[in-house]
Amino acid sequence: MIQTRPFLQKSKFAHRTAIVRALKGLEDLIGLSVVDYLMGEKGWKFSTPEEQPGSIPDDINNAQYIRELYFKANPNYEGRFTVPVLWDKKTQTIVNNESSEIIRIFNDVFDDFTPATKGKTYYPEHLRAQIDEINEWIYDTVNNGVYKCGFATTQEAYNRHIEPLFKSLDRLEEILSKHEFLVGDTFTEADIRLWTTIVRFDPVYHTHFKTNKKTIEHDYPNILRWARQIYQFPKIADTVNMHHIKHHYFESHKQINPTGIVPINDGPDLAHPIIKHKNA
Ligand SMILES: N[C@@H](CCC(=O)N[C@@H](CS)C(=O)NCC(=O)O)C(=O)O
Repeated sequence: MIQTRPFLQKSKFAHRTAIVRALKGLEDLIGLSVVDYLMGEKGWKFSTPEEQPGSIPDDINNAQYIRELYFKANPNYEGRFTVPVLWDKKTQTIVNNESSEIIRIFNDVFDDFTPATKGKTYYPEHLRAQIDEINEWIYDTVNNGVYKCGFATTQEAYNRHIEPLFKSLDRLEEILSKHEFLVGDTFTEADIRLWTTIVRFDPVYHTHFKTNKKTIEHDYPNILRWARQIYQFPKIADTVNMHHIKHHYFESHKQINPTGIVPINDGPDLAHPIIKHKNA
């Protein structure tokens, strides 16, 4: 069980799992590979750090592409070749490729091997109903909402998805004006799941996915305070590589951005000192 290795990249879904891996202190138990930010015809590719700084190759299977792992796990595989992938070195197969499940595995399965973080949970029993409820509408309208706007191929589809996205951001702003975190004043997986989308919002989605009604930096002071607060937790900043994030989206989605030009804005300075919420 402990010989596992997730393959990650700078996708917001994979990023969630990197955060929980760090917060739960699993670095020595669970290895990490980071794919090349450029997703080409064959999908996610492994590169060496010399080829692309920030990349970590697959030194277990020596795979060149993520797809090879899917076929190694199942030669008849017919689905998408997505990240994250949680790979079991021992049984040589994919244990899981769903970020929301991987973060729960990391949250509690390895506790006996990590005394320093044993019992630390981002999905506490007494808050589960609230976490599940908030995850649901955030996933639909925000995490996935930005994609629905960005990949819309008709004006009608874009119009249909843009309003629920900003309605949810307004609702999140309201929640965070009253509380330190999304579920009261406890930092939970709901915050982690949303945070990786918010970090990408101004530098990527606002331009690339045309979600430009408002920005986090100028229109959502409480979301910005919350985003900075989490960024400033120990180990979190190291999970963010804004160069990879921006170059991934703007260079990989040629149907949206045929020139591959990467715009200049890196989003708000998340390291900027914050005034904590009054309940903190
Ligand atoms: N349900 C998956 C979704 C993962 C997912 O869609 N990953 C994207 C990156 S943002 C991907 O790898 N896409 C590659 C493809 O669809 O070919 C999760 O949350 O883990």
